[in-house]
Amino acid sequence: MTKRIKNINRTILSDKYFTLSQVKFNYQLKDGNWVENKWEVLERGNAAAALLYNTKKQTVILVKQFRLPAYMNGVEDGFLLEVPAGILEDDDSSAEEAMKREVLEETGYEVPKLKKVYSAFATPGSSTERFSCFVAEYSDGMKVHNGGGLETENEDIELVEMPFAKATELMANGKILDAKTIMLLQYAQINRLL
Ligand SMILES: Nc1nc2c(ncn2[C@@H]2O[C@H](COP(=O)(O)OP(=O)(O)O[C@H]3O[C@H](CO)[C@@H](O)[C@H](O)[C@@H]3O)[C@@H](O)[C@H]2O)c(=O)[nH]1
Ligand SMILES: [Mg+2]
Repeated sequence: MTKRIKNINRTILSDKYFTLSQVKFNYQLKDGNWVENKWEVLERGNAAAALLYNTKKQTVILVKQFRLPAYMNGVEDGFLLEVPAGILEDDDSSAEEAMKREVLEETGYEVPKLKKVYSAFATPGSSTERFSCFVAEYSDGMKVHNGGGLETENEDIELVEMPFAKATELMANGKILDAKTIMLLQYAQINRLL
């Protein structure tokens, strides 16, 4: 495969919680000519998300939390209903293990197995973030603590267990605004998980 990019030169613009870089590079247009280009990229790391569902109770587990970027872009109180999700640490060797840990932190459920259903770029024009989506059956017996996230990181997460029918209704009414949550609820609908 011949690559259409060369001479990559990366400068860090900000490196606090996330890294924002500016990358200068040469890019080959489809007509074969090379042009100089530059692009700002948010180097966000990778993430994972999981839909927990219970076929017997016909329920799913979502989490509700304040999302500042959503507040800044039109969500009146800034709270979003989402599937449990988290950013992977650099040393996470497996997204599944990391997601199990995140599910436990946020929901208090210790799920033995997660099934991977998608891997996707969240916003490929601006961020490097690639996320893995999982689904998992949960049962009441898997609950080992109250969840709610890590206090040490000021996470303030409310657990919301609801009928799947209610979650899909909220999605249809535009009340669920997180893309990976919509992807996973639709996955559950298409594949008749519930
Ligand atoms: N965003 C952000 N998070 C910060 C910052 N400083 C500390 N944090 C901490 O970073 C942790 C992020 O929590 P995770 O559960 O690992 O990630 P998440 O915020 O749930 O992210 C997932 O959902 C997002 C919203 O859909 C996604 O944007 C993200 O990629 C991921 O899938 C929290 O403990 C938060 O307090 C900051 O400046 N910015
Ligand atoms: Mg999270």
